[in-house]
Amino acid sequence: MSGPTTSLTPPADARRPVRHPDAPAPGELLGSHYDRCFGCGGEQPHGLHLETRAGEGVGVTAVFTVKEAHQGAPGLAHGGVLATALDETLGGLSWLLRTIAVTGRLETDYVRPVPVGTELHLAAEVTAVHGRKIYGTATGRIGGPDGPVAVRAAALFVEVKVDHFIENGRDEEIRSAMSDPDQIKVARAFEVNP
Ligand SMILES: CCCCCCCC/C=C\CCCCCCCC(=O)SCCNC(=O)CCNC(=O)[C@H](O)C(C)(C)COP(=O)(O)OP(=O)(O)OC[C@H]1O[C@@H](n2cnc3c(N)ncnc32)[C@H](O)[C@@H]1OP(=O)(O)O
Repeated sequence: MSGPTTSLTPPADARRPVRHPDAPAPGELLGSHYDRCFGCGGEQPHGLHLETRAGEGVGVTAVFTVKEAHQGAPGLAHGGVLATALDETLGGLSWLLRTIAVTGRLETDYVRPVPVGTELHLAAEVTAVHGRKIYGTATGRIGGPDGPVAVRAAALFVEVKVDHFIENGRDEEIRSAMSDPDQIKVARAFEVNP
């Protein structure tokens, strides 16, 4: 097999994650990083509308209410949508590190089915950092923060610069994002990364 290693185990010389001194306070709502994001954007009608809050340490929590548009089998959430919820929650960890990062690898365990109408309570944390590689885990629980685990993920995110989006995104959306002062503010919040 070619390509990068499939291991999600941090190397022995990985460092412990450090919460950025300017990270949002525990409990603070993080807000959307892009209003048309399928995971968290308010302008994406069938999106997940995930609401993510800063947690303790280098962690976040989020709530996703499974809607009719998120079905795979009748009355049950689609597995890809649940992976999106885990991915988006892990993406929220960027705010705690003040580092922009994108998903390199995401491994998902589906432990129990998730009916439409469920409030899925998600939690994610950074477990280790090695160079540009950020390792994390996430869980989604049914009905409440202490409910039964329905989904679990382990992931590797890779740090990127804002240029990653400008160089790779479709012109139309990039131009629109770059002329939106709120979007520029979000991008700047990450660029100041001492
Ligand atoms: C004006 C506009 C402004 C807008 C900006 C607003 C701010 C936005 C804020 C926050 C955004 C957060 C968004 C959250 C949304 C949820 C998260 C997602 O869904 S993200 C989308 C899905 N993911 C992708 O589309 C990545 C596609 N892949 C890539 O672009 C590249 O492959 C990338 C960046 C991941 C790596 O490419 P390389 O060329 O930069 O780096 P290399 O050297 O290949 O990798 C670096 C290290 O990582 C390992 N690595 C990379 N991929 C791996 C993999 N799949 N498995 C294991 N290791 C991997 C490599 O082995 C290497 O490790 P060694 O440093 O050598 O030890």
